Amino acid sequence: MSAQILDGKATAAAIKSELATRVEALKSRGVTPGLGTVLVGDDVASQKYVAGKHRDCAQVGISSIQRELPGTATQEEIEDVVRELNADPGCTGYIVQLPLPKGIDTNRVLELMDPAKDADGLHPTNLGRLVLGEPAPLPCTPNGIIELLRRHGVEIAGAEVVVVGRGITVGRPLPLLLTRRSENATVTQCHTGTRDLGAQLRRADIVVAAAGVPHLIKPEYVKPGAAVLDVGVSRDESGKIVGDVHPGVAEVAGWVAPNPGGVGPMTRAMLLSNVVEAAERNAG
Ligand SMILES: Nc1nc2c(c(=O)[nH]1)N[C@@H](CN(C=O)c1ccc(C(=O)N[C@@H](CCC(=O)O)C(=O)O)cc1)CN2
Repeated sequence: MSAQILDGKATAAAIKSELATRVEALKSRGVTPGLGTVLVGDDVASQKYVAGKHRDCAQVGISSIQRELPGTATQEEIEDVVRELNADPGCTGYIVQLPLPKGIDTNRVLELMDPAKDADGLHPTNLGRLVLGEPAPLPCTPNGIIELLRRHGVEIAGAEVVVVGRGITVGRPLPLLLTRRSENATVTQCHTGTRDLGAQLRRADIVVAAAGVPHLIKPEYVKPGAAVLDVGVSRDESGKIVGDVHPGVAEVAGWVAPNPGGVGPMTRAMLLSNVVEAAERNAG
């Protein structure tokens, strides 16, 4: 039997419609939320993701501020744009699209952002707040994963979750969210250095694959009925996405988040949600 689908596209559409109502309410109070993006270089995937973020903004009534710099931009030039957005009253929140070109100190750029405008929840202050259990904007992909599971009725509390990956946007922050009392999952973090990945995965009720290794998660690693979410993005020669999860997993799992169409659209919806929440907070 084939797994049920964790439909990120449909779920994100529902969330966007809820957000559009909240944006209308803000506008009736004279507040228009604004999302800024900083895109450096000409990476085609990054250009596509940023364009998608601005399309989403238009759909829900959030205004867009786009800053683009060439791949040759210096650290100082990027930091100047960050300072400019920190000071821009029309910008409720913004993101710096990752990865930045080689040679740029990403952490220095992220640290320069005003944490109150950090729409990605990746500023060290906000990640620290998350560790301390204080309110903070939540990283978009981890938050999107939890929302996707919740809205499909997949039980998180008490679940054994295996996260595969240790990147800044998914692997590192996701266990922080899942082990909060509100989620109450038990999390094992694996990565490409894990000795026996199959042994770890076979215990998991929920698997999140974010290692960026094509088809790393094989059907024989998956417990029957488990929820498996594919966040890995590699590309074949034609530019088509190849995820971390082998297609055969759908025959064993109870739920799968496809890739594309699963977690990606949820990442974008959660970004909008962070901007609307910041605007509501600022409006008092
Ligand atoms: N500043 C950030 N940079 C990056 C993040 C992030 O959360 N903040 N995450 C990824 C890229 N990303 C958002 O920026 C992102 C990736 C994928 C999608 C998405 O909707 N994907 C579609 C497929 C699109 C395609 O065909 O290529 C899907 O999954 O259906 C949205 C956002 C790294 N950088």
